[in-house]
Amino acid sequence: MKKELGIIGIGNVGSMLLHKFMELDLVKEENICVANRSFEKLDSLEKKYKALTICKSNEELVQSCDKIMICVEPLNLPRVLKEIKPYLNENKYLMISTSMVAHKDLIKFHNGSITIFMPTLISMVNGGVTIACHNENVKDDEKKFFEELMANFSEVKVMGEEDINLSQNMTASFPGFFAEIMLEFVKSASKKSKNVTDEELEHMLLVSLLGASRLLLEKNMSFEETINRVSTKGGITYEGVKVFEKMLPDVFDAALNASTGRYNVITELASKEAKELL
Ligand SMILES: NC(=O)C1=CN([C@@H]2O[C@H](COP(=O)(O)OP(=O)(O)OC[C@H]3O[C@@H](n4cnc5c(N)ncnc54)[C@H](OP(=O)(O)O)[C@@H]3O)[C@@H](O)[C@H]2O)C=CC1
Repeated sequence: MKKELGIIGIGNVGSMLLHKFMELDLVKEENICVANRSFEKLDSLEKKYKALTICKSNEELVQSCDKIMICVEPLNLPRVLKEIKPYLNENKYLMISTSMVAHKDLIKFHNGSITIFMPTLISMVNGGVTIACHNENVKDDEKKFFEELMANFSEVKVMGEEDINLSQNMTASFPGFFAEIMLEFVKSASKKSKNVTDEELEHMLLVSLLGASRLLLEKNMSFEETINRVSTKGGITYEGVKVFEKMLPDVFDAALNASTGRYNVITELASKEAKELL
């Protein structure tokens, strides 16, 4: 009997999605099948979720279900698509967890329903934004399935493919950027600290950050308004803010240029790989 959903690639993203579906009881264990390149990860899943269907190959998975999430690295994606291509037809709905393989290349393998999405590991704790881009073949019930499913643990933002490269810096890449920025903040503070440990500095930052996000979202306060409220002219915060204002634009421009540039390089490489495989 056919299963409701299949997941190819049980890495960070695939396992996060699988665990969310199980934890929130969104898809029944017996209705999911999974496949992964190496079998070690599948062995541990098999022990944890007894009713899960473990497929020996991607081809087997695609024959077992019509809704398929593919969560492999962009440069491995063309090979996976080539493997499953013979089993794809108009009933198959592919949800691909990377936008770094262009839609023009994806349709060389599957000329049917495709949703490109960029999840975020923030969703492990029920939050963050999932970016999604549906192609013109995605039917209303498929859109509903995907968006309602992901909305259980993230905010779903639908946009055009051309906007994903930049936007994913604010969502999928954000935990990494944020961690690096906070790490540097703690390192600077640590140099000046007398008795407060790095762990205590980090904890205070994280609690403040959580509260600051809630304050801005719940009170609908803009960044500018918050700066004005916290940094009175001549005060201590004001002096710090002036330094950030002067130095951060170059840092953020450079980081975004580096990230979006690398995205374009990976997209090109994946496109070349797709051409070679066909
Ligand atoms: N990590 C993140 O925060 C985000 C990631 N993404 C995107 O999601 C995708 C997955 O990322 P992530 O989970 O971090 O990557 P991982 O490297 O953690 O996981 C990739 C998984 O895909 C499996 N895989 C690779 N090739 C194949 C294949 N031919 N057949 C079956 N399985 C295969 C790997 O198996 P094996 O065990 O053998 O290595 C691995 O388990 C990427 O395209 C990434 O760009 C998007 C948004 C956020």
